Amino acid sequence: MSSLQSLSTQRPLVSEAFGASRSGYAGVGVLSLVINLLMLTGPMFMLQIYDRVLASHSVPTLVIIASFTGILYLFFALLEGIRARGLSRISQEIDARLSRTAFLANLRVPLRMGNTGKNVDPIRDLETMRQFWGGQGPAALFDIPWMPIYLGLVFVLHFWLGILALAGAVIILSLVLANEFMSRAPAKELAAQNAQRSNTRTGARRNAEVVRALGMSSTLTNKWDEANARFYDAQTKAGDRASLFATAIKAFRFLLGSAVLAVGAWLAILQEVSPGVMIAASIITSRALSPVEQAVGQWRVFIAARQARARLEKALEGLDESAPETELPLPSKTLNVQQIATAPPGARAVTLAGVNFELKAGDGMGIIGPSGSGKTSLVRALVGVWPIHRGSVRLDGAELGQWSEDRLGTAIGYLPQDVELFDGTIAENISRFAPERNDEKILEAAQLANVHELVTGLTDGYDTQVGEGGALLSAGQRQRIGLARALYDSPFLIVLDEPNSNLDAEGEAALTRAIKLMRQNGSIVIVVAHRPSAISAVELLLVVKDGQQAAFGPKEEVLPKISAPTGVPAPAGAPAPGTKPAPAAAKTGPLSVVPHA
Ligand SMILES: Nc1ncnc2c1ncn2[C@@H]1O[C@H](COP(=O)(O)OP(=O)(O)OP(=O)(O)O)[C@@H](O)[C@H]1O
Repeated sequence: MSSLQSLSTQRPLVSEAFGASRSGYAGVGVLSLVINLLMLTGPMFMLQIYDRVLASHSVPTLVIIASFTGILYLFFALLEGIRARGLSRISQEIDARLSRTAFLANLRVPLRMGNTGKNVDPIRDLETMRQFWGGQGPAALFDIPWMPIYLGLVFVLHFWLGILALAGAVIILSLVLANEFMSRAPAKELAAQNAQRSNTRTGARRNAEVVRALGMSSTLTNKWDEANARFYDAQTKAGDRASLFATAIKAFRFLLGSAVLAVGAWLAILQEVSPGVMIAASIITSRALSPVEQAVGQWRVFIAARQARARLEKALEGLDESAPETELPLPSKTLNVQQIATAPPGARAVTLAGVNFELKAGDGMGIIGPSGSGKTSLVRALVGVWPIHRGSVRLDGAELGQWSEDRLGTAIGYLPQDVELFDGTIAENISRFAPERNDEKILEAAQLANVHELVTGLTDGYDTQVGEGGALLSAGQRQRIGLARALYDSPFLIVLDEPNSNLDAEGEAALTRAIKLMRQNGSIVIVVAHRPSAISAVELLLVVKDGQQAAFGPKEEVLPKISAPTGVPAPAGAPAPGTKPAPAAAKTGPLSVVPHA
């Protein structure tokens, strides 16, 4: 089973990831009960000192009680340590269970949401969740449920002390609810501003060269300042509100502790309770409410984590990529496109419709058309990265979704318009980072794309690091290595989007050779072209105009047709009998096939 298949079928959703740690949480819950009981050691010790030791003046009693208290504190420290370690392990487990899923969701966001997903970052959301689960918050949350034990104990000490502690608890919990209610919106705004700020930062960095050359540094720094100011503003609002409640709760807890002491003193004067009870009641009340105070201190992180979890769950919605149960053989015969309409991810309006053609093994087809007419939209739909809203794309009669992504990927060679290489070596990039390196296939693809000499000319040859995005190579080198990656392992459907835009004459000749060879090997090759040299190795032509298929057929039939009615002559080098090439017009004409210089 391939890695993506196993990921898809076993992909735990967020609640499942938490649910899998249920027994761990149950253990922490039991530990919390014992820890909270042990937290009564201090008040009980005080009670014994006042009521027993001071009353009896007995040193042996003091020694016994103190030793016993010491042992209890030792247990307390031990259990606290175990609980902290347990919580941290659980948080790591949840993170590990979700990290692959979050990464996959991160990869899918641009494909499913397009521009509407620019602020959606599942990995950042997972980190926000981890900040809470790995911090002090969960321990405080586990302590809150034991509050009734403390309050009950105060009731045991004296009814009126219990009533006072209970009233205090109700007021504090009301403050917590108010805090929760009033913190939600600022927390959401803070997350949105944080995402916006990070987009500003990464966008500027990605385009650092343009920024420098066009003198945009100050403008972008101002933009950053504005994004930063909005972020700090949101942070201040969220922080002010949280600290207002945290301070109020803290002050109220102290006040309540003193109030219990005062009522206890009054009851002691009335001789209804001993001084020990008075002090113990005050400490226990304060102790009962301390987890609430701690939790409120963590409330911002808690709300941020909760909202991050909701966002992560939303990003995962519909991400059901379980691989088809039946494994089809890899395609080897036909590509059939029936009346497809496609739109960018997340968009409603289609950018291309009415495309209809069929190719069989060994066919070569060029796609031409003016800028913005929909050529790239078509190839994205053909390789399965843009959604198909109507019609179908079928390989050997089966729609693309009938193969698992990994498997279909081995049958597809795709060279996008903007070639993106990955940080790694040239060999790794050509072989698509295949886990088992196959040098023979790497060399074969490199030779086909005519990059072998280029690569061996580099100091580290195939082991040369290309840098992030292939930044250490020239645009032409990147394009040729991208071509080798597309040809790697002789895929059945090879789709090249303007493969010669950065190639020199030698590179173009090699491209033509490669297209011919791949076709002879039984591949279908589709080339988006602005320059005729790229379509010299194909015999079919599809013309796209204004988001529609304008013509499809053998090159020699289509070219005269598109030239005659529109007045745009056929490009130089193209077999259009009786027509004369007109380079300048071709470049700006409605169906631009720019003549090769
Ligand atoms: N990611 C996108 N989101 C929204 N609209 C898009 C996106 N990509 C392309 N479009 C729109 O789709 C239409 C077709 O664009 P496409 O890139 O397919 O044209 P093209 O023929 O390949 O152009 P070129 O020759 O300049 O590469 C254009 O109007 C463009 O604005």
